[in-house]
Amino acid sequence: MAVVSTSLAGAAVSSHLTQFSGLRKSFLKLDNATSNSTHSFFQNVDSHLRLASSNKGCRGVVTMAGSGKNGTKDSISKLVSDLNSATLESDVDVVVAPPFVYIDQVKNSLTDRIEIAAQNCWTGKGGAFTGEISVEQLKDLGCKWVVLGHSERRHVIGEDDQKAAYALSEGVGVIACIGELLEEREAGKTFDVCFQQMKAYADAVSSWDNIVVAYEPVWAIGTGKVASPEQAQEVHIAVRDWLSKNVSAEVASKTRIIYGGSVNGGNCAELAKKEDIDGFLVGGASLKGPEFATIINSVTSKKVAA
Ligand SMILES: O=C(CO)COP(=O)(O)O
Repeated sequence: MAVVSTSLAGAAVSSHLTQFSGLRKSFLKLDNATSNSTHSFFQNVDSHLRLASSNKGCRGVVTMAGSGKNGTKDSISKLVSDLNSATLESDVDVVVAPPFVYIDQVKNSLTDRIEIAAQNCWTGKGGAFTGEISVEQLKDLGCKWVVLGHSERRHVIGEDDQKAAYALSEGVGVIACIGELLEEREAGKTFDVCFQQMKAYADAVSSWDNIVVAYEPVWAIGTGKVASPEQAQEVHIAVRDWLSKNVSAEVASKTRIIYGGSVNGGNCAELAKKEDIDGFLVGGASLKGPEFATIINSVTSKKVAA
């Protein structure tokens, strides 16, 4: 799910897409049953093993509802209505992340097929803090996920990544955002920045079972400048490799890594074809009903494998 501040965060989450990408693609190959090379055979076996061991056997999409920052009761009602009437591929996990004040509205009107995320939470244990929303309150509202580390909270509000462990300990999944600023990319520091942000999560959590990593290059968020499929894939595979070296090969294989930043109905298909892009975190395009459904359905294993 993509998480956002003001509007619904409509998130379609592809869970554990890494594995999922491979998984989805492998499924197609196996289903076609036409490959006769030993190489293809073992690729398929590997993919199936990864799928079987993944935390969730599907890809995911997260939406900061209605472009999280600008949602209103009306725009969120439209998003909910569009999603309720859309035909969504069954192998794509979809999560919507509305602003706090609209969570109840969404929870009470959105189909149960889609889960709800919050765009932030209070980090402290033991309940509420004046003016903040606790993990316990999110659970009370029916939130299954929370978006943490969004670039706007990092760079505008100055937050760090320390909330993840507590949310996870309370059974709330974390959409863990990472991503570099434009000046960091131009200085050749993209990997350093992303790895540092990954390390902060890794140092704080004891399990990656309920985490989806969202790579969002800050320069691509809400700008219309989407990362090319090659640029995104380069970071996604590097992050997966980082997980393999610093956490475990199993976690690297199972963890879904979704991309966020100016994803729309026109660019989602090419991005979704990349092996390590397991889904999307979507802002603005989630307000455009049919287009958001196109984005969600673009990560199905069927299309990715086609
Ligand atoms: O992160 C995002 C929203 O918070 C992505 O937004 P856009 O899809 O509008 O770029």
